[in-house]
Amino acid sequence: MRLANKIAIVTGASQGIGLACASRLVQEGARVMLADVRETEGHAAVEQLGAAARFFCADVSQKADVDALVAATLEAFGQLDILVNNAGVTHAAEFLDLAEEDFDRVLRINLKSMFLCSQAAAREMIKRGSGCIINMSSVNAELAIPNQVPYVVSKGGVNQLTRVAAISLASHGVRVNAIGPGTILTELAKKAVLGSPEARHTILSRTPLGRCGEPEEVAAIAAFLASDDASYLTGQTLYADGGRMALNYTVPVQE
Ligand SMILES: NC(=O)C1=CN([C@@H]2O[C@H](COP(=O)(O)OP(=O)(O)OC[C@H]3O[C@@H](n4cnc5c(N)ncnc54)[C@H](OP(=O)(O)O)[C@@H]3O)[C@@H](O)[C@H]2O)C=CC1
Ligand SMILES: C[C@H](O)[C@@H]1OC(=O)[C@H](O)[C@@H]1O
Repeated sequence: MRLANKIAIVTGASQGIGLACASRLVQEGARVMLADVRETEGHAAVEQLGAAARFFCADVSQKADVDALVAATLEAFGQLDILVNNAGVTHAAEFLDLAEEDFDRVLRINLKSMFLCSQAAAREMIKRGSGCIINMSSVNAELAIPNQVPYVVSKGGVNQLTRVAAISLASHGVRVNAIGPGTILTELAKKAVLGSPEARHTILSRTPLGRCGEPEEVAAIAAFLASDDASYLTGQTLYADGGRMALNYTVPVQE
């Protein structure tokens, strides 16, 4: 119970990695406010997690929603110790075909939301002299995919946002780190890549552990980063990728 008496916000928490993170934080003793644009799924998630969880329907790319989310969390739980910036989307289009509005939407949701949530949360955390922010980045912060232009750009920005927030907030006792997952078995990955046998083969050929990851494996790292076991870690991106970032050749694929 490394997180007993801690209060967390997890964004994009109605499914996938976010729901796994919320579940693991609850298992470790935290009480959690789940935020998502999906209201039905959000309430279902809270049903699943029990009394330690609440749901607030919010588009975290909008400052008004973010401010209301933090206010609702303080009203419900009285404090804020942990923020997991997890909400994210992708949009597939070739570079020359990508529309400005699609570029803007992905950057707004994947990057600007993390700035807005981090700023609002940090203002509460510094009142207590401590806190922890965890940003969900990706191997694609460093590995570019031709038809995922705004996604790749946004994740590169997440790594730098993590660093600049870490050095800005360190004197207030707030740590900021990121997790860079490889391909994880969720709806986003199924839509973006796992529906294509060729893409799946390519991914596995570049993954030494030979498999995609599970949301719970990412959540375990989030719980570590949120805990005092990570007390001397800030400004870092930890790649939970089956070895993908360590690799510079392909590996045989076990079909
Ligand atoms: N799955 C993977 O392979 C990897 C995922 N990641 C990152 O992990 C994070 C979670 O991904 P994953 O669990 O796969 O994705 P999912 O699509 O399964 O879950 C993301 C959730 O966030 C919601 N959401 C989208 N936009 C907003 C918003 N503006 N405000 C609040 N909630 C929103 C989504 O709703 P809706 O479905 O309506 O959009 C969805 O419910 C993302 O940041 C992603 O980039 C990183 C590396 C690998
Ligand atoms: C959109 C990607 O294909 C998906 O999300 C990631 O960050 C991983 O690279 C997954 O494959």
